[in-house]
Amino acid sequence: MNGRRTPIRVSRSIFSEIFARSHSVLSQSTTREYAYGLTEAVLVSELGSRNSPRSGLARGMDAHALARAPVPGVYLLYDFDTAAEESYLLSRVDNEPKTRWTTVSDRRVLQFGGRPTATKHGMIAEKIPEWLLDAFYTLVPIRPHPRVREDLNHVLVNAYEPGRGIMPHEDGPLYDPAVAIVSLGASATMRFTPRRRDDADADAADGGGGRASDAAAAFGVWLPPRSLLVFTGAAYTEYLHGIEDVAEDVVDESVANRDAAAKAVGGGGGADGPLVIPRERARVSLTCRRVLKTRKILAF
Ligand SMILES: O=C(O)CCC(=O)C(=O)O
Ligand SMILES: [Fe+2]
Repeated sequence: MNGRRTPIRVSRSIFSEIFARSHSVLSQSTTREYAYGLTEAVLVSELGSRNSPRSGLARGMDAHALARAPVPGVYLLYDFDTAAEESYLLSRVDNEPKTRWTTVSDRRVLQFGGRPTATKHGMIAEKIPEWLLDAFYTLVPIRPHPRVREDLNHVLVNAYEPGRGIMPHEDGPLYDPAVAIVSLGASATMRFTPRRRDDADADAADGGGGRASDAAAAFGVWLPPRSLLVFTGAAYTEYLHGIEDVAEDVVDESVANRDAAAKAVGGGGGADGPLVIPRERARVSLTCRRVLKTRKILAF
């Protein structure tokens, strides 16, 4: 479009794929598909622009590490998606058949890739739809962790109305200990709280005291729309993560990217004052992971 594109090296050419698909989609006649085609055409023009944050991803994740988090391995990429991609993904999610959604404690959930299971045969792997693979493959060049790459095989979509969140939890051993979460719609603050050793697999050898993880501090990460959060290492294994059931987030000093949040929303409350950020619309997140144990079933 404008000769300013900076090529991004990916193991599969998302450009040619998106191009091919948008052309074929554009040639179809239904209005909805046509709208998608247009959005995809916009994506094609935006994906490679020099200002795209993705052009910086190849430099590695270090630049995106949240230095103020008390543990390493927490990364946040602002404007990972463009506004066009965001609305494209939201409309795709929105158009998934009602019957595919489930409701879990007031949030709506959609799974792609299969249903992770602890049974010995593992998850029956299901095809991830093409429209989502595009979002997926944009993660490939990042390689924030050796395991967040082509072999991502699961996406959990969570849709939260304003005021809704997710209880503190750990993602657990069914997945590789690295997760990439794309946020769409409203912002929210994710809170990381140290897992108490005696919460899970309590080990008498611990003696009930001197637990390393208890020494670690809780922290938060403010997740603006279109951002990508990656966490791995101790943040995955030693912390619970959750989002409070609140209609507005109080972003205080415990939030590792408070300064960026203040900048993004116009500074409210001064440098050190409380920053209150309302969740003005629904938030949809795409949680991308790799389920460790999978099997295929033959389809005829
Ligand atoms: O919505 C989010 O950002 C978090 C989702 C999450 O932690 C999960 O589904 O395990
Ligand atoms: Fe989670």
